[in-house]
Amino acid sequence: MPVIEVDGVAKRYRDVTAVDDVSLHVEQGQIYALLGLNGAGKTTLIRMLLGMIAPTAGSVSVLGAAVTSGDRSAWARVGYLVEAPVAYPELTVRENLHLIARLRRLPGSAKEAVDDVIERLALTPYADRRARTLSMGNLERLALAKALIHTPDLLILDEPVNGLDPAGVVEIRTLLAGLARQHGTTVLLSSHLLTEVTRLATRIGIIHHGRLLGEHHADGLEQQLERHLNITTRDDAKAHEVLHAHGYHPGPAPGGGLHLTDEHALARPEEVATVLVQAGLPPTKLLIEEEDLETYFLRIIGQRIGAGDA
Ligand SMILES: Nc1ncnc2c1ncn2[C@@H]1O[C@H](COP(=O)(O)OP(=O)(O)OP(=O)(O)O)[C@@H](O)[C@H]1O
Repeated sequence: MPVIEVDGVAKRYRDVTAVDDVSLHVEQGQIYALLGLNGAGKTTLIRMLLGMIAPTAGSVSVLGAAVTSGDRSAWARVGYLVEAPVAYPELTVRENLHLIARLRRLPGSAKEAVDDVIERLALTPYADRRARTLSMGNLERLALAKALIHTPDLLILDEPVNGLDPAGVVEIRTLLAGLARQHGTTVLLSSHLLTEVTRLATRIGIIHHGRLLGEHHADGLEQQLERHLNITTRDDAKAHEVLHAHGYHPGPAPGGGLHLTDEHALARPEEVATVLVQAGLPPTKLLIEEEDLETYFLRIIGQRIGAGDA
């Protein structure tokens, strides 16, 4: 049974459709990332998962229980962080965590749970510091510690690496991967940082203008990247004619020169070179290039905009 099941969910405000007919499933132990630009609808979707707002259409279930606004039945097994990290400023890190442990009515020793989460989140040097003196990164860690103190089966995080320095990002990445691997914890997170998400997540859902445009296994994403043959000659206009006459479909390359995406050109670039040499236009550059992830993301989004889907 999926840990999260979202079926045909929409959220409409007066003149804005924040989430538009989204269906997705998240399986146990997955780290699923909702990837989208600002305003894509990630927070709205997450708030519906947590029962904080009710969908206009569709249904959501979490850990096998239907989420209806106000229903907190699956709550004890979910940890979440969806707001900017907040803590009682005059309490220490440890006191803040004890408070949460008491509110959560943790079985067993609260002290043990607090000590354990302090260690896991590398908060030991700050345990007795008042929250108001913490850096943004450590405040974020404290917020994560609060979300994790009851070792939830499902962790939901809205933009978890915002505000962290690169070392903090690596720490969070290691922590989440460890939780998923060692404890089978399922993680759903949102982010607008594509490169970060490909390192962190096992599955990625691309969301744009409230719609889920596609889902990818993080390690399969590379295969979606477009490859092209980039060629420069002394006379690109003439080279264009020659290649066209030989059945290729050259286009202008963004940085100058010609751009070929024909499969046979990519499979046999030496044949393209031969054609050009025989026409008296030896290539001064001939290179197979792969688009980077950011370009891919923008291309996918751009196609939808081009198709009148914006
Ligand atoms: N309560 C609301 N009333 C009206 N419009 C809203 C409301 N909440 C969100 N929206 C709109 O819905 C769209 C999606 O917003 P949402 O916050 O879910 O996006 P997001 O992907 O989380 O972006 P961000 O990272 O900037 O928070 C935006 O156009 C936003 O302005």
